[in-house]
Amino acid sequence: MQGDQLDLLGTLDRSAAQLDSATALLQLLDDWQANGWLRALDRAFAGFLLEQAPDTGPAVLLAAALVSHQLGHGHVCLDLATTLAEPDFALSLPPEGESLLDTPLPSAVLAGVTLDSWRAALQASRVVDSQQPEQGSCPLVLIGQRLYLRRYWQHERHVVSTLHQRLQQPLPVAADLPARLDALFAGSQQNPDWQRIACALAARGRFSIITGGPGTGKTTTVVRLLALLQTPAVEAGKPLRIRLAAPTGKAAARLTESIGRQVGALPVDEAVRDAIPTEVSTLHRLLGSLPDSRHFRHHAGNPLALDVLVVDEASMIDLEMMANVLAALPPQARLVLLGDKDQLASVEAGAVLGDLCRRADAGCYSPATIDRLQQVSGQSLAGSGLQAGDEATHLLEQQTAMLRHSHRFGAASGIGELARAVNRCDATAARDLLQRGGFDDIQSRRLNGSNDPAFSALVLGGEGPLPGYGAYLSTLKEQRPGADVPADDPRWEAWASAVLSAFDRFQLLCAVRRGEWGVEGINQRVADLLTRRGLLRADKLWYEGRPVLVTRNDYSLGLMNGDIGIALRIREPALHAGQAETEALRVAFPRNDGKGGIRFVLPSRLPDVETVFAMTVHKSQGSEFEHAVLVLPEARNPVLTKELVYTAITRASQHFSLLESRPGVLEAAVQTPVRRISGLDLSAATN
Ligand SMILES: Nc1ncnc2c1ncn2[C@@H]1O[C@H](COP(=O)(O)OP(=O)(O)OP(=O)(O)O)[C@@H](O)[C@H]1O
Repeated sequence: MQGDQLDLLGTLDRSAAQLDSATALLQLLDDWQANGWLRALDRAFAGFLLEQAPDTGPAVLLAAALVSHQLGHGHVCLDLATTLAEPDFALSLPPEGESLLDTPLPSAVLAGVTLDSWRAALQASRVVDSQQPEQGSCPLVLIGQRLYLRRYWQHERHVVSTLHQRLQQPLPVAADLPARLDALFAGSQQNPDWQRIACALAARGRFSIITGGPGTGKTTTVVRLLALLQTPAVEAGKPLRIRLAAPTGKAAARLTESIGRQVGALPVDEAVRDAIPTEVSTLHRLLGSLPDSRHFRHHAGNPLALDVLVVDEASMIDLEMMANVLAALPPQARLVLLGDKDQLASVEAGAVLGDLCRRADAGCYSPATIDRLQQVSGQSLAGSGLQAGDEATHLLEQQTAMLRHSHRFGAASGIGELARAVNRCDATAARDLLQRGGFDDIQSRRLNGSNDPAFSALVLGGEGPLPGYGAYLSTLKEQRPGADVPADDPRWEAWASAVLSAFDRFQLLCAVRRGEWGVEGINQRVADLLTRRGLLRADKLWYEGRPVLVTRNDYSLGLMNGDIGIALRIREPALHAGQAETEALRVAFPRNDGKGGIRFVLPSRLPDVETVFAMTVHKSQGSEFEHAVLVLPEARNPVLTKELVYTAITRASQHFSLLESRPGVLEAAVQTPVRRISGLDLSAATN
């Protein structure tokens, strides 16, 4: 260890023996890893740094392991001050109720460390760049009190600087924009009509955000925006090249369907309608993923050939993907992000949409923006309750529109009211809505142990109009083509499509994977229940009716992480002429092509799938179910946040049920907003 580092460590409290030497610290990291509190990757990173620079001190190694661990929690960096304020949040400690082993916690290890002493140790280290990091190549970068892995700091910097450039160069708008807006919003009764304001705002931006809760009309708005942009381009004989994308296959399929409907209803010339695409691809496909690589075919040196890119479900975009999209976008092209800022972020590091929409509720429009919006949209923003802003500090906000009126979940909708209460962190109001019983689209049940009959009843369905898993199993049984239907008959695909649609009507959503009320426990219990009822024979790994979730992109099969398939026994064509056709178990997946096509895959070709009677709320993003059921675990857990509960509620299109095994867990979750740690703040960049 170098002398200067020894001096600096002298300022750290000597009582934390783990900070005495690198060896003691690595031993502590080993113990944390053995307890499951730290990932092997995080421990390995600290070991790697020590190999590269043997004089690296323990305070730096500890910070390195924690910054790596933060990535696994979706944070792009480690905020030193926040970590010192609540050190135990920096590890994956077991949920409340489970006993902690006899290993020192970060709170004990960091007890004598101050922000200044920790920063000084990092600044003095050979593996940390803290001065002019753009000219360095160290694996860690320290910016103020935020410590990054270099790659994530580069992504964040790239996103901030590219967005900044785009925001500073608005595009000219046609003089007849107000008239075109009048024509598109002729039937609007709203005042102000936030959709119209969003169109006026996005029409001039190289980068714009349209955010809003479920059913606020994000798709409706963007389709009108595309008509607004495409009409003059078609009239000039130079149609814009428009592409639509979403982070997952499921979200892309859902948008393909709703865009198709909305484009068909646009009050514009057929030539304009024809020039608005309805097919939505995944971001991975749009950028051209390269197998076994983090890189894409399209990048700054080979940009995408397009003029307008719309990305829906943008809350699922992580920082690295955002950096990749921006790199591949030609400078003149427009980028429009659509999404619900209040949803859970991606499991990958970075909550891009949430970070960019920090001030979306407040508005923060400058007087010039308000003037322009009022003139162009013909709408008054007086009395709309927005906070005033200025272009120097709130550059991004001038291109951010928030839709504030739900056309699907109004005041008469329990789902809408409940989602709004949860979003405000108002646990009392949320409980009241669930208990009062005034809405027939929401309900909650207390479960008495894992064999509670209320759980079985809900899972089987048929309680009143609510679908459960009985629905897809009866479709499977009753609509199966007859034994004489040949393998190439379209009735097999139609049947598989009907089974998949029926399965999509109901979904159990869990907050956690482990435990009695986690994904794994529930999957097993539901399979047992359906088997006992004679609806399934889940006696082997693969059985007819097994629903599976793809957990990893497989480009050779054309399957994406998040796709859902169901194992079905279908007719197989004979291998040789003259032989009889056989029956075989195949997994049916929707082709997500908007036309209901199905692909059948051999089960043995699917190593990365799991049973999906229950899925985590994270995995359910981008999907919608007629009846969504959130099952809360019996113990409090750091993953239980208001964003998680809000995301689960807003997956339900017609009915939401809450299952609780212990009082207070819902309230604690609703009162815990996600803490986002990142430096993705454009107002800071402009200062
Ligand atoms: N201005 C409007 N007037 C009347 N109905 C509308 C309006 N805007 C949207 N809707 C209707 O509200 C529903 C939801 O609209 P849309 O799908 O555009 O919302 P979204 O925000 O994209 O929804 P999601 O939550 O599914 O992402 C649709 O049925 C749509 O036709």
